[in-house]
Amino acid sequence: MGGTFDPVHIAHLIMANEAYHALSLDEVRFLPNAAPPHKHISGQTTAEERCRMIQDSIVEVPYFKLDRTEILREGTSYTFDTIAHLTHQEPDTDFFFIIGGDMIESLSTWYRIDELKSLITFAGFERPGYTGDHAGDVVMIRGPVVDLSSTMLRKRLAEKQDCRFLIPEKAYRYILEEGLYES
Ligand SMILES: Nc1ncnc2c1ncn2[C@@H]1O[C@H](COP(=O)(O)OP(=O)(O)OP(=O)(O)O)[C@@H](O)[C@H]1O
Ligand SMILES: O=C(O)c1ccc[n+]([C@@H]2O[C@H](COP(=O)([O-])O)[C@@H](O)[C@H]2O)c1
Repeated sequence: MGGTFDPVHIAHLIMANEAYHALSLDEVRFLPNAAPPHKHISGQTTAEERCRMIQDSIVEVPYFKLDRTEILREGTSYTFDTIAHLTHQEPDTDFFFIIGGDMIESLSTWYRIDELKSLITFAGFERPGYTGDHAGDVVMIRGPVVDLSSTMLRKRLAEKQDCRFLIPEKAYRYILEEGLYES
């Protein structure tokens, strides 16, 4: 599951867990990007801080893993490059790429999307406002939808609003201790 995770929030964990069960996966890897291809990064955190928040949030779940492939590669994090690397390293692994339902409509614009689709199966998780009715070859996963985004959380943190229960507890504590997203 790729993302910017700036910061990670409970909807990320819910979708990862629902996908784990629905697709009978062995594990879910969180793949924070170095630079997202289709949006600007906030610039309020370093890649290491985003990794730390993910690690703090998943540490107690044995089948959740942090994968630094994109961080180590640097530059724009095209999913094709990541998956080409992973499938080359692990030719016997079947990979799914988990995305929010909102991303399905723009999949056709992704870098080398046809080749990417030949390497993995996309799994789309419902997101408020995006039903996935036109999912095509994307496997839809239905589950509890949470109307939450990192953008909303960055705004709330900047305004010093309470974000308890929206961000996993340990990551939230880290954010407050380090004063992340304060301005
Ligand atoms: N509330 C949500 N429900 C379903 N999918 C989500 C939700 N929030 C994020 N996702 C999905 O999780 C993946 C990683 O998301 P990302 O880290 O970019 O978080 P985001 O909340 O969408 O961030 P931002 O608000 O900064 O754009 C993406 O595929 C995104 O569509
Ligand atoms: O490879 C692409 O062209 C591409 C275009 C848009 C998004 N992605 C990936 O989709 C994941 C979620 O994207 P985002 O922008 O919500 O962080 C993340 O891993 C991105 O690198 C990938």
